[in-house]
Amino acid sequence: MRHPRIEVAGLGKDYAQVTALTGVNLRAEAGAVLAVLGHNGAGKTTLIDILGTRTRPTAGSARVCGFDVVTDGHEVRRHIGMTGQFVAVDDNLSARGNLVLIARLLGASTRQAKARAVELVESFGLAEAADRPARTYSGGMRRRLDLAAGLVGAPEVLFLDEPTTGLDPVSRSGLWEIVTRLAAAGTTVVLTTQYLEEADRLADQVIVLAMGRIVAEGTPERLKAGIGRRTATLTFADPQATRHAACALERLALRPVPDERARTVTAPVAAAGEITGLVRTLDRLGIGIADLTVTEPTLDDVYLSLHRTSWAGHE
Ligand SMILES: Nc1ncnc2c1ncn2[C@@H]1O[C@H](COP(=O)(O)OP(=O)(O)OP(=O)(O)O)[C@@H](O)[C@H]1O
Repeated sequence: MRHPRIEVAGLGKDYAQVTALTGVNLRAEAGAVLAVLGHNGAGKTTLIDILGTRTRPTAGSARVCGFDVVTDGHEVRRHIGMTGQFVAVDDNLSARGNLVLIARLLGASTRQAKARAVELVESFGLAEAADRPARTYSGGMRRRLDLAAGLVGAPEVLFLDEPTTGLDPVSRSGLWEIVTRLAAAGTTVVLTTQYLEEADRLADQVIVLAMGRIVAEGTPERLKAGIGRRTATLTFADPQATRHAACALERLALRPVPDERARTVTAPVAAAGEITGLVRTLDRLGIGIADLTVTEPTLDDVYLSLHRTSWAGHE
């Protein structure tokens, strides 16, 4: 029988003073990318730690690849990869040295270990730096090595705790590409993040945690549709153009907010078509746009919209 890669029911974790998780249910299949979103202290790491058998739940159950995280911890660990603490990368060894060592510890022969290291350094873009000590690597290279180290055993489930925090945009998008590739090859990826954009880019399933509870879940599209809108900010040459533009956008039923001193008008927009329509209208009226930026909703917008929904329910 095929099991879901992750199956969690009524999961909870109480510490002496704090309830870190309560009543968490979730399920993820092969090749799925599950993003666990939440601000600091929401319970993301606790969830990953329970699934990775680093800490035990105090309520409910969790199975990974069909194995119970409490009673079959050893089996769970054979099927998963974790970045960060779980796989310790030795700074004095090179990427190749680290990867060979880990493969040997996992039971590979010297020849198999060397071959796996070559495969990983190449697919993670570390080939050129493969033979110098990891302590000389940049943050992005180091993160890629962490990730490669977590993948030596070709795990079925990979856990990534805030994989892109502190990375520059180029390293971040490199890492996103790797995650997409892994999922396409059938690895289930569970990642925690504070960035809605990251969940949107990578995940087909998202849960939002707040104070240890799941407060929203679904596809990124569904989550964003719940929040609704992105924000367009238009900048104009002078206050008069700003005023005219605000009037024109009002006629498009866009609820614009003008700031004549800053010469900007901001307006919530939904689909890309709405932005095109807005630009065309202003162009037709001869109102030149000096600059246009569109901001995506953030995790804060999700929380705000959830609060609004729950307040509406209490009114
Ligand atoms: N070992 C522990 N002992 C006591 N409380 C803990 C322990 N580990 C976590 N907590 C508490 O549990 C709650 C959830 O913490 P957790 O680290 O899971 O959150 P997080 O969403 O991962 O936050 P961050 O983004 O800051 O890593 C927090 O209130 C935290 O203080």
